Amino acid sequence: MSSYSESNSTPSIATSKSPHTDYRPLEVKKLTPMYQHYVKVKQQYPNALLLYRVGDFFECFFQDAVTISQELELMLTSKEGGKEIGRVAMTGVPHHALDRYSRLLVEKGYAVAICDQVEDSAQAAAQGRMVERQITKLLTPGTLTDEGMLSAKHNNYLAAVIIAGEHWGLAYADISTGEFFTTQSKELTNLNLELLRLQPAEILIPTNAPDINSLLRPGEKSQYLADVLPDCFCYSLRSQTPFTLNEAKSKLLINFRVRSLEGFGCEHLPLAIRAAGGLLEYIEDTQKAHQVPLQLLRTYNQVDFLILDYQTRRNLEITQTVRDGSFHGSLLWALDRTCTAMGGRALRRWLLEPLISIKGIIARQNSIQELIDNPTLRQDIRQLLRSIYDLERISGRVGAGTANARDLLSLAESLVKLKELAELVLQGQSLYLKALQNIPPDLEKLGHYVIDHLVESPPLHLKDGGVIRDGINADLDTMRKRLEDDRQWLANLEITERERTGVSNLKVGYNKTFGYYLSMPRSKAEQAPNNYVRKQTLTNEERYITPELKERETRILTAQDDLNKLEYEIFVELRLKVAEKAQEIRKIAKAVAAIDVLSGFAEIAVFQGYCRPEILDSRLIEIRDGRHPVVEQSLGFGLFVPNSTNMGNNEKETNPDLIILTGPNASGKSCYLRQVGLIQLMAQTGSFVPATTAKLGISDRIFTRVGAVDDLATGQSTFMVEMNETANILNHATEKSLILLDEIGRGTATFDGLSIAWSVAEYLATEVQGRTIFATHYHELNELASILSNVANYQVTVQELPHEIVFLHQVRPGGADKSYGIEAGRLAGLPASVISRAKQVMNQIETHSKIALGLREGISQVNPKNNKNNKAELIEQLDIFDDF
Ligand SMILES: Nc1ncnc2c1ncn2[C@@H]1O[C@H](COP(=O)(O)OP(=O)(O)OP(=O)(O)O)[C@@H](O)[C@H]1O
Repeated sequence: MSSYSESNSTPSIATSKSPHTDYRPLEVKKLTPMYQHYVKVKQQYPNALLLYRVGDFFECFFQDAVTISQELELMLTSKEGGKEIGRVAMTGVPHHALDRYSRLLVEKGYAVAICDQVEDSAQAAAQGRMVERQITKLLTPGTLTDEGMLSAKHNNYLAAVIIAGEHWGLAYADISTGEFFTTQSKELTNLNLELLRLQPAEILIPTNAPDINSLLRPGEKSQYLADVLPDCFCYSLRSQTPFTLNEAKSKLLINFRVRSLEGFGCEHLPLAIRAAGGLLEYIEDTQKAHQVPLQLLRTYNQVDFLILDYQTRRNLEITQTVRDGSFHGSLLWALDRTCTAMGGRALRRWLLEPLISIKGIIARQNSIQELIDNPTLRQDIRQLLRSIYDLERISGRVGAGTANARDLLSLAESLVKLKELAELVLQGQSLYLKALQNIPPDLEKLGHYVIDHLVESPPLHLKDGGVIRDGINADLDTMRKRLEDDRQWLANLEITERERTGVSNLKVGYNKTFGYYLSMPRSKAEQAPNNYVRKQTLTNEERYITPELKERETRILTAQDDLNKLEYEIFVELRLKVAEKAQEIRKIAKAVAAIDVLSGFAEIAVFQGYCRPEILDSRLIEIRDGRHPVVEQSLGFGLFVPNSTNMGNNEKETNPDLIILTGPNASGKSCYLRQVGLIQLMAQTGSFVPATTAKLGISDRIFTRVGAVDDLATGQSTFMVEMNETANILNHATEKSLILLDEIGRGTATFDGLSIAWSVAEYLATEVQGRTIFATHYHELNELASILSNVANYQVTVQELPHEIVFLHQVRPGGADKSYGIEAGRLAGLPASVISRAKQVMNQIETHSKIALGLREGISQVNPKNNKNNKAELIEQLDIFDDF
C-alpha cells in the first residue's frame, strides 16, 4: 500500500511541518481524474485534513488517510489511484457520521476541510462526467457553529493576538453566539492572563512564516510563537496582510457598515483594531458559503474586571476541581441553577469576570433581591425559561444559513415565549427585569409566522420535504394534491387490476431498475391484458409495465422532486426573514441569559441561606459566619461550621491587613482561606454570599498560592513553582488586592523556608498592605503580630482528648502552639518507635531554637504606615537566623 502527498512536479500538498506529510513524489498526471481533483483541492488546503465525498462516504487518501485512521482508529485500506500509480492509502467515514468524526478530529486540534458533492450525481453520470465537488466547510477548533460540535454551556472562542514590544492587542469572538470583543493593553504577562481566562479554542497569530495557514496543535512548538503565549492552545499561523492597520480597519468598517470605529471604542487602539480585523478576515476565509453575522464589536478593558490569574481560578476551583478537573465540586457546580444553555454560558462568564463597578454589582443585587422578595414571579420566570431554546446559537445558525427546520421551529417557539416573559416581568422594578419588558412585538409576530409555516415536527433533513404546512403556498398545495391523486391511483391499482385480470395474487412492486411494475405468477401469464408490456421473467413470476403506469410513475417521481425543491425555496425564504432579525434576537437573548443567572442566584440564596453583601469602596472585609459555598453543599445541611472574618481597616484588634492562620493538619485552614476568596468573588459577580452578614470592599485582584505541584512540562521543581507564584504576587498585588497564601516555603530546608515565609509576610504587611490570609505551619510567624500593628494571629481550633483530637473547625483569635503533626503521623500508622523518636527530636529543637528566643526579646511594635523609618531597625531585629 502506498501513500502519497508530495510531488516534484507540482506544488507540495503538505509541508514538512505538517503532521500529515509523506515525502514520496507523486505524479499527479498519472492519477485518475477524481484523484487529480482531490490533489488540486488538497493543494488549496494543505494544512487541513481533507474529507472528500464519494457516494455515501467521505473518503480521504494518501497521508491524510494514514493520519485520520490513526487518530480515529479507523481501518486503513487502499484504492486504485491510476493504472501506473497502483493502490493508494484510503480510509473513510459514512456521510451521516461526518459530524461526529470531524468533531473528534477538531477536538484533537486539526483543521478539517469538507469537500462535498454539490450536484445530483445521477445527473452528472447521465452526462458522462465527474460529479462536481466543492469545499463546503472548513472546520477549525475556533470556528465551529454546528450544535453537535459545541458544548451548550461553554463559549467557543476564536482569538487573534498582535504583539508589539510590550504592548499587545487581543480580539476574540464566539462565532456560534456572535459575541465579538477587542482590547489593547501593555505588559505581556497580562496577555498571558487574559488568554488563560478566555481559554480560546484557537488563536490566530500573524507571521511571516513560509508555512502560513498552518494550525499548531496544543503543545506543538514554533519559532513564531512568543514565549508569553501559553502552549496549551491551538495556534493558527496567518499571513500578516489582513492584520495590518489599513486592511484590518477597512475590513471592520465594511463589515459593520460604519464610517468610524469611534462608536466601538477602539478608534485609537491600533493593536485592538489589527487583531479584530484579522480575526474577521479569518472567519470569512473559513466559513465559505456561510456568512457569520457577528454582533457589533465591543472594546473592553482588562481592568474593568476583578483580575483572577490562572492559579487563582484553579485554586479557587471556579469551573473545575484541582484534584481531577471535574465540574462536580467546583464553584460553578455549586451555583449553577440556570435553566437555559445561554444562562449556563453567562454564569460561567460572570464567575470568570467578576465586576469592579459597584454600580454594576448593585444592579445585579437589586434584581436578585426583587426575585427573592417575589417567589411566585421567580418560579414563573424559571418555569418559562425552561422552554426557551438557545436563541444565541440558533440565531447564529439562522444568520449563517445553516439552521434546519427544527432549529427554526425551536427559535420561533422561543420567540413566542418571550412575549409571555415580557408580560411576567411587567411589574418589575430592577434593571434586569425592566430589560425584558421591552421585547419588540414584531419578534413574537415573527415567531407565530414561522410556526404557521412549518409542520409540527419537521424532518432533520431539509431536502427530504415534508417541512411546510398546507395552505401556505398555492403551487405547493396543487402539487401535493396531484401527487396525492397519483399515489392514490397507484394504491388502488392492485385492486383494479386484480378485478380486470381475474388474477387474485397480482401485485404492484417497485425496484430501482424498472421503477413500478405489475407482477403475476408465470402460470397466469396468458391472463395478462394487451396493454401489459413484459419487462422481466423470473422463475415463478412475470413482471410487466403499462404505459399509464410509467406515465404516473414519471409524474410521481418528478412531482416529488419539484415539491421538495419548492418546499426548500419557501424554507430558505423563511430563514432569511428570520435572519434579518438575528441581531435583535441576540440582544434579547443576552437579557434572557442574565435573568436566568440572576433568578438562579436568587434561588440559591433562598435555599442555601445567603445574605446580600454590602459593597463598599473601601478595603473592608467583614464577614459574619461565612461558609464555604461548595464544601457546605457537599457536607450536607448544618454540618459546616461557620467562621467570621474581619480585615482591612488597619485596626489590629478587629481588622488587621494580614492574618497569620495556624492550626493542625486537616483542621480547616485551606477551607477557610478559600471560603474568604470565594465569598469576595461571588459578591463581585453580584451574587449573594454564604454568610449571616457581609460588608465587602471592592478588590482589584484575588491572588492565591495553594500547595504546589511539579511543573514537569516546564521542568520546574515544586519549590521553583512556589517561588515563581510568590514573586508574581509580591510584584503585582496592591492594597486593594485579596491575597490568600496556603503554606509558603515548605518545599525547601526548614530555615530557608521559614525565612522566606517570614519576609514574604512582612513585605505584604508593610509594603503591599493588601488584605492577606497566610496559612502556615510555621508557628514562628505568629511573632510578626507583636511587631507589626496590622498583623493578627488566628488559629483553627481543635479539642485535645486523651486519645484523640477533635476537629472543631472554628477560627479563633490567637496562634496555635502545637501542630499535632506527630499526632497526625500516629493516626496515619507510623511505627510507634518513629513517633516517640520524633517527639524527642521536637523537644530538643524547641528547647534550643533561637528563633523563638530571639523574636521574643525586646522587639517593639512597628507601624507599617511608617515602615520606611523603621525598616533598618526591623531588619536588624529580625536578623535572627544567622547564628542558628
Ligand atoms: N468550617 C468547617 N466546617 C466543617 N468541616 C470543615 C470546615 N473546614 C474544613 N472542614 C473539613 O476539614 C477538611 C480539612 O480541611 P482543610 O483541608 O482546610 O485543612 P487544613 O488545615 O488546610 O489541612 P492541612 O494543613 O493538612 O493542609 C475539609 O476537607 C473539610 O471537609
